[in-house]
Amino acid sequence: MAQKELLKVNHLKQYFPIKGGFFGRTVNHVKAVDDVSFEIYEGETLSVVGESGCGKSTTGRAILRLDDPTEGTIEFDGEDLLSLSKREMRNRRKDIQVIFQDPYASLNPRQTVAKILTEAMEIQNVVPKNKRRERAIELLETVGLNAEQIDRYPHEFSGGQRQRVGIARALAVEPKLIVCDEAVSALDVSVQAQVLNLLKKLQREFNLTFLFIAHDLGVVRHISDRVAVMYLGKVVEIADKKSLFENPQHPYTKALLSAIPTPDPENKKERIVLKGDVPSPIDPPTGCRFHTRCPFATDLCKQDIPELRNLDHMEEGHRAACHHIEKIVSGDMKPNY
Ligand SMILES: Nc1ncnc2c1ncn2[C@@H]1O[C@H](COP(=O)(O)OP(=O)(O)OP(=O)(O)O)[C@@H](O)[C@H]1O
Repeated sequence: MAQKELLKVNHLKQYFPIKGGFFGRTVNHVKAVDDVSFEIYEGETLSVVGESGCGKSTTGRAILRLDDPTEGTIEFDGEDLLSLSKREMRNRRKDIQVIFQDPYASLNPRQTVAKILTEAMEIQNVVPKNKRRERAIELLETVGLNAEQIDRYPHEFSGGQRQRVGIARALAVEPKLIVCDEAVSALDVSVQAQVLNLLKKLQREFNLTFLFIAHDLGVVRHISDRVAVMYLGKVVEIADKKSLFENPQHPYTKALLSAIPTPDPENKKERIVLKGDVPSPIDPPTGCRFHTRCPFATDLCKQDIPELRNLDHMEEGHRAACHHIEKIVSGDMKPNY
């Protein structure tokens, strides 16, 4: 059966104006997201990974309509989100929830968990008033906490438990899509694994769809169905998890993968250390944006974005590949790192 497309992001651009000069005019733009397209199917997890500042959170914020994008369209369940009024979007927010990196900052410290959860239900009017506390207890149990913790405040929980409260709050309104913005990045590795397992369990139970934003490919390995790799405002490669981890096409993806530590000393990977810093998104490099740091770049890359190549076994558009990799694999070119 064909999968249903729940979210479709098309040619999304988010340019933030930089004001300057005597009259506070716009003198330039931060091209935080620069022509990004992808889709997410119902029940799947698409991860978006890339270094700090590459535009992951800006993409997530645009989907949540926390910012209005400069250009592009965002279709959710067949509806153009960007054409909705603020009021219509408030109603739609029931279907699209978010879990942030720092639950402590996103949970009101003066509210008990009961208040946090029942308030979410009240805003979206999802559960009858007299049933909300009971539902809040159910939700706590669903996320691995217990009923006795319902009247506690956020500071009385550990980091991992607080993130579970954040997850319960997102679930309270019965969403279809959850944007997880660095949702486990601040947690210890063992707690990270528990929260990731919980998210997977909840996905199966409630047929949830996740857009999972993270800076580290290692973290997304277990949770993703597909992975989009972003660099300087662009998606450089998008592929199903297996192909991306086993057969990365873009040099940037290769570099990110080489940075994941392997526990097996016999099976050490060659670490690709990228030279230089990420260029400024105000004035990104011409051609392929990665060429200033790419171990495989040639003069051509200063003019040209590497052609997109569709692999036989993938649907059209699902895989963007740097054509240089093909040449390197075939021995026609040598990397210069
Ligand atoms: N409101 C804003 N005004 C101006 N520039 C912004 C704004 N929000 C983000 N940016 C810039 O846009 C770029 C992308 O930021 P974004 O937060 O999306 O990156 P990110 O990949 O999520 O990184 P991080 O994980 O560090 O948040 C950065 O250069 C950032 O400084």
